[in-house]
Amino acid sequence: MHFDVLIAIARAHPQQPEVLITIPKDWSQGRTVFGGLSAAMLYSAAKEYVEEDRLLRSMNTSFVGPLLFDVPFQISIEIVREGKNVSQILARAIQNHKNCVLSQMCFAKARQSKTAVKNDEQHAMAIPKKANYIPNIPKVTPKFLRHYQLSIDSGGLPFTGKKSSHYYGWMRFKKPPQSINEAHIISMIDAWPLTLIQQLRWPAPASTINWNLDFIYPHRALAPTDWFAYKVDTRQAADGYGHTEATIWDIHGQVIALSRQTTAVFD
Ligand SMILES: CCCCCCCCCCCCCCCC(=O)SCCNC(=O)CCNC(=O)[C@H](O)C(C)(C)COP(=O)(O)OP(=O)(O)OC[C@H]1O[C@@H](n2cnc3c(N)ncnc32)[C@H](O)[C@@H]1OP(=O)(O)O
Repeated sequence: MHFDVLIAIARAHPQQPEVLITIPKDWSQGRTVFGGLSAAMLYSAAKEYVEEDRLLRSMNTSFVGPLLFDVPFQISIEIVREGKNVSQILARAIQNHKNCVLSQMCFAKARQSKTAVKNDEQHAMAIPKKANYIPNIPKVTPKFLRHYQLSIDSGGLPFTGKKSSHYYGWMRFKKPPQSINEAHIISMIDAWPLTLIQQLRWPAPASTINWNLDFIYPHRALAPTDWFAYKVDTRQAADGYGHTEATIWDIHGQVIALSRQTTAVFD
């Protein structure tokens, strides 16, 4: 099932707030639905409750517990506060009466301001000519990954016992979507392997637990076939938990998003 079909279901939330949604196995990551998809669906449902010119500035997502594939769940939306410029929305994915994914989102409209700070952060990666993809190994490579193309420029393949703990590279959808919006970018960012699993020598479960994602505006129009550059570094890891920071650029080299994750490995 294409990403856009699932996003369309989420976007119909105001018309059918009670609707039960079932995600098929081809979107699984281990025992759960791929977190990038569940977060993107929560965003897509929430966006329908705010005015068009209120853009997603910040999203704080907690993957509280496994959201199971092939099992129906519901999206719940709470408008926590709506001011003249800023709307705060809490979205939840609820399955079998349990909270599985929570996302607190800040949508806000552009205003006149005398303040400005440019982000001129650059990367030095060339757009992939011959992409270096993660191999598809049955029972090891998560099924959802077949929907994306991740080309690794630097950083070790998962489970290859490396000392490094970063990934630098490019990402895009394998089958280009109709158009690209924040939902697509949310999902692509979470599609990268967790930075720590390249240090393992053997497959082990790993999960994103908490995720803070900021979008930066204004940015240029994005095309469905565009590559997006991604650089993530691990700031610290110990005791089975890692803390990462990432930057995301459009194809023109403009920063469009900043991402921080708390992750867990169960090795
Ligand atoms: C050479 C080439 C190779 C190629 C190879 C490519 C690899 C390419 C990787 C791409 C990777 C993308 C990365 C996407 C990132 C997300 O999309 S992750 C999905 C979104 N996140 C989630 O669903 C997390 C949801 N949250 C939770 O499940 C819980 O909060 C936590 C994090 C597990 C909490 O920990 P806890 O309190 O210990 O939880 P509890 O329920 O007691 O469960 C612990 C058990 O869960 C297991 N577990 C944890 N995570 C998982 C999991 N994802 N699946 C199955 N079991 C899990 C643990 O191992 C532990 O097992 P046991 O010790 O019981 O046997």
